[in-house]
Amino acid sequence: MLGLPDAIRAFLFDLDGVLTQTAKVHAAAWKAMFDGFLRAEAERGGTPFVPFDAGPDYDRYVDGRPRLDGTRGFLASRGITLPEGEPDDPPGTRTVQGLSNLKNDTVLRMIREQGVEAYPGSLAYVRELSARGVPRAVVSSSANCRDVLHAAGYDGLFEVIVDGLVAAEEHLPGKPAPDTFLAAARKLGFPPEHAAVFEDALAGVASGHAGGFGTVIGVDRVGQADALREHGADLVVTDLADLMNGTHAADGERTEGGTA
Ligand SMILES: O=P(O)(O)OC[C@H]1O[C@@H](O)[C@H](O)[C@@H](O)[C@@H]1O
Repeated sequence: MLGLPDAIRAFLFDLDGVLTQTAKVHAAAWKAMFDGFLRAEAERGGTPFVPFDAGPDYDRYVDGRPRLDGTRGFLASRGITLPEGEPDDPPGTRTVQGLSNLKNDTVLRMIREQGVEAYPGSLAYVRELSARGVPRAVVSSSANCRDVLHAAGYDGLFEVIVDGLVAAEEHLPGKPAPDTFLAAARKLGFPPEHAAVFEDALAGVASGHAGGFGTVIGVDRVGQADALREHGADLVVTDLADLMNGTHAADGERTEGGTA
């Protein structure tokens, strides 16, 4: 169905970078926050400032993961451990929570200023599934998922949403653990082998692979097709339109892109 094996009965979509053009906004907000922090740390310690790279650092340590895990993961890659702090730490406090709050303020401001765009191929694909009555869910680490779906014009197109808020309520470990995708498949009433996972993040395809899903589609927006396959994608496309018109010969090719 729609370019996928017949066994697939349910469709599970990541949000940022798959449905909406917001992965690059998140990457820019993470860079702004981390660079401010790293510059201040360099001044404190008299050491050189090495900026956050919105390409490899974002893809490896942050993309697809829950916010606090992203903060902790990147800091660990630089050998930095900070106190956890409290959820209401003022943005920019030298704690995991304080830095995460600053990043969230920054991404929300950028989203307000720039707006949110759907990927047209994704919107068309989801609308087609909806017209055919095929079960669909969004599975996102983002706590801002519902607002972003609304702003991008996806209202009413998903029966199930498992986002960062649901994961916290239900104590589900975030991507790359498979639990959020498994919860969405369960809520739709399908075992993982009858569900497809659509992901642009390395942590996300790893999550789909670990969950034993029927197929994991890597959506390559930034020229990381090989890395998506290495982390568990069964098939790589550059856009969901490739699946609708049967041109996923795009699989195997690399497109050079910026950061997303
Ligand atoms: O900070 P939020 O909106 O809760 O999102 C958490 C994460 O959600 C993921 O979808 C993004 O890929 C990450 O960049 C982001 O950090």
